[in-house]
Amino acid sequence: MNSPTHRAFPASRLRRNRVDDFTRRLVREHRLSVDNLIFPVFVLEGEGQREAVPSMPGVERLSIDLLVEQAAELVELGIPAVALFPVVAPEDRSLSASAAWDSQGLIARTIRALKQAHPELGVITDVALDPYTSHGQDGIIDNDGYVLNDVTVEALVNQALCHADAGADMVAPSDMMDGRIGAIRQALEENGHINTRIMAYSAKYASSYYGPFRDALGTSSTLGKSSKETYQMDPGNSDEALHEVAMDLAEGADMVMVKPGMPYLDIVYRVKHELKVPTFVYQVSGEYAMHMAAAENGWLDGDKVMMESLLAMRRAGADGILTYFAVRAARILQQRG
Ligand SMILES: NCC(=O)CCC(=O)O
Ligand SMILES: [Mg+2]
Repeated sequence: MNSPTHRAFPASRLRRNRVDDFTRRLVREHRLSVDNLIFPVFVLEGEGQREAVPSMPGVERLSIDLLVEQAAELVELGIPAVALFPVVAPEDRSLSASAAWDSQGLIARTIRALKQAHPELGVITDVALDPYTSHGQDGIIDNDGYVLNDVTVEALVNQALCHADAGADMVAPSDMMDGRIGAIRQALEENGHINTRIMAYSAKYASSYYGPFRDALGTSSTLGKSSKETYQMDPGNSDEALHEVAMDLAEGADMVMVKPGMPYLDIVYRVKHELKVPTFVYQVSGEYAMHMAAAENGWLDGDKVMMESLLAMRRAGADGILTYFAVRAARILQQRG
């Protein structure tokens, strides 16, 4: 095929294919579908509980009963899956994070309630200790506050098995400990959970875009000024992301993820095009908050920038997107038919 530069004007006028809607639709290279959307949700103890998250306008923490109600709408819209995040009461947080693998704990009960009410809705669980530690780090720390890798991995295995036993379809380790995918995969195999999928947060960066998520979980205050730079990736690195992804695949990940989204679409592109595996991206809380803040000020058209940001992730190569906009985007897609 001739390279595009050989198609000279006026034989080629690229504006011809942009002249009307039907032509633009015919030549459009990338699309967003409801099939690409995963909805992250925050779950609370209690009944009939609904709490707004001030730094994430439109996002609510819900108790299990209200989440099950909302799940009916997700199914109706055709959203494939939810990703669960627990709001853990301060008294249930500890240095050992042992509430993370309580078979009667909040997440185990949420999984069972959702799978019973809506078996067709995929349930993805977060495997990480940060909601459960008294200090908000994603692992068990030594006396200097350093997050211990191998001890933490043992805890993550307990947590992943707890979720799989409760019926989770997919576990998503988001902590960035080395070797956790292999350890979790082996434990799942040994315990008969051969079809439990692992979506690995493989290239998760030590980003400042996670702030509103920590507000939602109530870990902002416990974490304070301490960072996660000893385990999450350095924003300056790109090759290292491919190394992380390759290791997680070798250890048994079924799908991989890059996080955050919009500032890291070069990473999404490289992962998808170099490794050619199911690749996901997380449009994180800070991205959501920026869009909402600008829209609420009338500085941007909220619906339009939302759809554009999600399409950009598809164009970069993401097969799916975890986004707090999932319901709003799905409604727009449904209207378009
Ligand atoms: N493990 C999940 C997250 O850290 C989410 C971050 C965000 O939405 O900002
Ligand atoms: Mg890794």
